Amino acid sequence: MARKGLLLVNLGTPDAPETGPVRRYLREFLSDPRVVDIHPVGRWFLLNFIILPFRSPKSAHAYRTVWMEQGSPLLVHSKALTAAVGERLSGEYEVELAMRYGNPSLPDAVARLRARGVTDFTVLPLYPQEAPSSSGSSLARTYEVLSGPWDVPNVRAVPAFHSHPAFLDAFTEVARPVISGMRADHVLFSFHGVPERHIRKSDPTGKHCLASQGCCDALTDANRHCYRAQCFATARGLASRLGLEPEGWSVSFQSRLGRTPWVKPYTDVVLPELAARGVKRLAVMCPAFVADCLETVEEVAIRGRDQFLASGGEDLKLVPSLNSHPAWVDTVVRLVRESEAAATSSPAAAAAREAPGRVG
Ligand SMILES: C=CC1=C(C)c2cc3[nH]c(cc4nc(cc5[nH]c(cc1n2)c(C)c5CCC(=O)O)C(CCC(=O)O)=C4C)c(C)c3C=C
Ligand SMILES: [Fe+2]
Ligand SMILES: [Fe+2]
Repeated sequence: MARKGLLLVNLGTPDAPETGPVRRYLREFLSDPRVVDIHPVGRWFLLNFIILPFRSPKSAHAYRTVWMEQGSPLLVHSKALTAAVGERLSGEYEVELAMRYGNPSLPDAVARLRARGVTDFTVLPLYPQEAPSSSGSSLARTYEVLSGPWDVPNVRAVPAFHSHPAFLDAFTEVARPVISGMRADHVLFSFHGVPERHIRKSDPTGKHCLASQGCCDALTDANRHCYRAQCFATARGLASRLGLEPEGWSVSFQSRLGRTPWVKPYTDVVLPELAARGVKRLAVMCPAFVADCLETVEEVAIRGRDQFLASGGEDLKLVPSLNSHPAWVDTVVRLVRESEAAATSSPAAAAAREAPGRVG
């Protein structure tokens, strides 16, 4: 009987908050052509002469402000989630965490599952919305690793869960006490940004995304796989569950890198604008992240807060991420079971079950 394995894949983080380890992590991350999609020679120059020398010490300093006793927040929370999901799926799935960049590496995690006899893999990229630079790259690398040996295993990927009711309910459960506790007068949904070029390149019609003001206002056949449209879909789902009035919430995009245009509006532009509009108590949710990390704790809860207060705001609170909240653990288990049910109920799976055993 096939043994089933579940790979939870997140982005990755440095091994230590020091310039050397951060430089190694950034080199692997930003050498990925799905992240920095320019000519390889240009990427090499940009990386070695601009990004790595200047960004590594700066980012190392930022990491030091959020580092936990047990390590980087992204890793600590992802490990806790993996342990909780592993317990819930014990006897059904062998569960491992892998990082697209850094450790635990994808090859090591796959090797550990194979050593336990796993021949049937489910991959769950831990990003609610799909982007070529996050889930796209994670899946591509997972397929590459899994297809290395001659006996290529069965692989199933859990689709993006940006509008899944269980994901939205779990984030709502985490957010509600924070929003009411601080009596927030506005909720900002701040998503990780991507270059606009990536949005255009992943538009199969070549003419929908970013072509008009309201192109992400609803998910349609034309933009179903558009990262920005999926972010807006998540924000609408959360705002409606939280009972927010239309003027009581907005969307922005953070963490941009480089000089090319990224998806707008930018979080560091929106924060002072909200303060100028009279918003005093701001709750910020970062629903592109399922674990707290540098981008939520340092960029939003520390730097974003300073910026908002300096612009006239009175309070800014980051809604914690899902981390290993029980409702999120339930959601992950549900996503895995639903993906298995969808696969095993397909006509192809039924035919495979009924086919006579292989000879030879
Ligand atoms: C949520 C999904 C993510 C997308 C999409 C994404 C795209 C993307 N990111 C960069 C550059 C950087 N991102 C960095 C950190 C980082 N990014 C994500 C997630 C997505 N990135 C996470 C979860 C993290 C946090 C990692 C952690 O250790 O806590 C960084 C490193 C930190 C820094 O120096 O600021 C960079 C750089 C690009 C260029 C990009 C799309 C093209
Ligand atoms: Fe990023
Ligand atoms: Fe789009």
